[in-house]
Amino acid sequence: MTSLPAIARRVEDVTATASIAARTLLSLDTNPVPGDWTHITKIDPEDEKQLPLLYPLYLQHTSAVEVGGSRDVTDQNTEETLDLVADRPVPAFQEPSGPTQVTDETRSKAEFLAIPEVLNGDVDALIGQLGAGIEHIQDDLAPEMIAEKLPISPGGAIEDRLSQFASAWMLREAVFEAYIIMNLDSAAARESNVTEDDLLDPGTAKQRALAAEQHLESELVYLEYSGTFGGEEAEDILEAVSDGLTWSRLWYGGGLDNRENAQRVLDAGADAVVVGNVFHEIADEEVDVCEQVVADLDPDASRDDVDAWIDSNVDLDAASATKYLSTIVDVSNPEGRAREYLETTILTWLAVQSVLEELDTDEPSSATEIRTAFREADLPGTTAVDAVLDAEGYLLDVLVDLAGPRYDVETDGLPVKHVSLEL
Ligand SMILES: CC(C)=CCC/C(C)=C/CC/C(C)=C/CC/C(C)=C/COP(=O)(O)OP(=O)(O)O
Ligand SMILES: O=P(O)(O)OC[C@@H](O)CO
Repeated sequence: MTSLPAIARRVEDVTATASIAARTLLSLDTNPVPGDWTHITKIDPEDEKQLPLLYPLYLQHTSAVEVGGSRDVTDQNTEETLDLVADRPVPAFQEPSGPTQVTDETRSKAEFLAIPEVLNGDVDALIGQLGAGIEHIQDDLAPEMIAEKLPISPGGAIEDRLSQFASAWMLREAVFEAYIIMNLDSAAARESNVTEDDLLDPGTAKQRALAAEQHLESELVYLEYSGTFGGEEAEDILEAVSDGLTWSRLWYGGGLDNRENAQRVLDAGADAVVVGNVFHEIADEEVDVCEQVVADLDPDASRDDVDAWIDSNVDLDAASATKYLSTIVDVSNPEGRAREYLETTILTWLAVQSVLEELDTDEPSSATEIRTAFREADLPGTTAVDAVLDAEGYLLDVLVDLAGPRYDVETDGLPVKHVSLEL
């Protein structure tokens, strides 16, 4: 009689054969990472990296948001960032740089978990951190999940098996990101101990990418120049790697801040570009612009006044908003869009100052009063953000949370400390 383990083995064989045939013989695209994603915005949860006030306007043009970073990232700031950006207005996924950054909260908010495995770093960056991560899932996350789902604790061996099952399931659902890190002067290289000797030529990069696709089953191969543009060297690697890959997506990230370079890496074979720093720089610039505009213009300035002010005070061509939008090749007029979003931000910020003046006199005692005052002011940003999110009043929520502490009023607690402007 056929034993149960033999039947299980046969089922595994059939499933594996079907999966390999689907990917190779039939060329079916079974990769869970959408192939039509061409632009990823990488948002770092660390406190120093901020979001522009009207961030949904900018994010409407990107394909997805990746939440992660390599310094000062915690479970808490990751949860907060996901709270702000997940599905506003595009899906967001989490890329942890350490095991404890993954919690039940982050898992439920993120579209999926993307786990880095570095193909040219030390053992810890390829497999060590992953082992620690699996232990964290099995010992901490899975038991929490089981306790939440089951009315009584099964205890002992059954609970151990359920934990193993849950952790294996979470890993199956995760996406693996095989990194090739090529900028030695980056936090990513330092964290993964990538040294001069580990830098790869195109041929070796292709071989490692083949191993990532066919052995590690990495859904993503990620050429990382974090902070600097890789130029011709990156193009050569992308050409070689894309020539080898059939199923994994190929992403390029590092130093992108203009259309030409974004197009170059796409033409060299990248399926998507990842853009980080320049997005956060929009928020930094916005703080200076808004401070100056409040000093220069009346709160009831018209759109024409603001337009003229931008012409005299902002070099739009060099603005981070233009640079960010220009990395999205589908955005046809990045500078025009940047002007539109900056104008809306300024007009909103000026009107917010008037509301504050009113509120300072009225001394509101509840979040509802603050919200009513902002709603009655008919802020241009509210309408613009509502249109993008297809929902009502999100910017009002943000503003109430920004203004709450000024009046010692308790609010819903959106983590607005990640937003650039303060009230
Ligand atoms: C399974 C679970 C629960 C967790 C996974 C834990 C793992 C495997 C973490 C990977 C740690 C690792 C190898 C990190 C280094 C690679 C990395 C994340 C680079 C990208 O970091 P950026 O923040 O983009 O780089 P910069 O800071 O240089 O821009
Ligand atoms: O911050 P930049 O240089 O855009 O790089 C993006 C990303 O590759 C970092 O992991």
